[in-house]
Amino acid sequence: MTPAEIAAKDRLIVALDLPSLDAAEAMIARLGDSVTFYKIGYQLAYAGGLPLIGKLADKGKKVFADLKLHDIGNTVMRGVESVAKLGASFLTVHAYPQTMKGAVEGRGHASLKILAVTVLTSYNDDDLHAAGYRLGVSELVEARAQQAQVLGVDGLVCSPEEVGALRKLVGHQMNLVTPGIRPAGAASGDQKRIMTPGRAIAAGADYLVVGRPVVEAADPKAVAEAIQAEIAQALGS
Ligand SMILES: O=C(O)c1cc(=O)[nH]c(=O)n1[C@@H]1O[C@H](COP(=O)(O)O)[C@@H](O)[C@H]1O
Repeated sequence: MTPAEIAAKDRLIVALDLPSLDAAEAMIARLGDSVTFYKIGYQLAYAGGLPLIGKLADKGKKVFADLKLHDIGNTVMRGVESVAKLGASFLTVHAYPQTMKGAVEGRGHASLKILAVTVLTSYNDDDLHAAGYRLGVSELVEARAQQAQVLGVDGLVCSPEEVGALRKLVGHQMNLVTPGIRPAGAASGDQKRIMTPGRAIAAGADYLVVGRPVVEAADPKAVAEAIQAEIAQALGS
């Protein structure tokens, strides 16, 4: 399926940033048929959440294993070989050349797609400089995107602010996955590079990752469905 063929509903990835398997399963039950794609990140993975990947896949849901791997190349390669057996559709690694090379080797011919995290959406130029980088956000995102493409990475995690430039740079072969999504009026929290769902899709994002605005809502299903409606409207579908 090319990115252009992905249905509006399937472009929303809900981040199950929750403290336990019980809490995650309760959230999945509340979201019901509305949500088709879930992300499992640090909080849930380290609280025993990894088996949920296979369980969700068995129920026909897609899963994004957001493990943000980063280590020496061989360790990343072996780690990805293990993750490739869990049933996830996406796995994140940090966008460092050795890490991305190891991840692509570890993925081999598995259906798992490797996503390189370019620059975290909670960072701005000042944060990058404080971390010792010379480049600003847009320059570093673009440099890492080009390296990722050359190394055979399947997709990029970036903020919606960079999607337009990245699409021109990498074309339509790579999936562009954007966190930093905030429905109008929602609190930004620690995110610094944000956009509404409709604007992110209009900019060219393939998938939107949304955590707190959904999982902390009084009615998570209503919020998820409103985001999907906004996505559909932006797609003109
Ligand atoms: O890799 C990610 O998913 C990710 C990358 C990034 O640059 N920024 C970012 O926020 N994320 C994840 O996306 C989710 C965003 O959550 P909310 O800010 O609550 O919507 C969290 O689970 C983050 O770990």
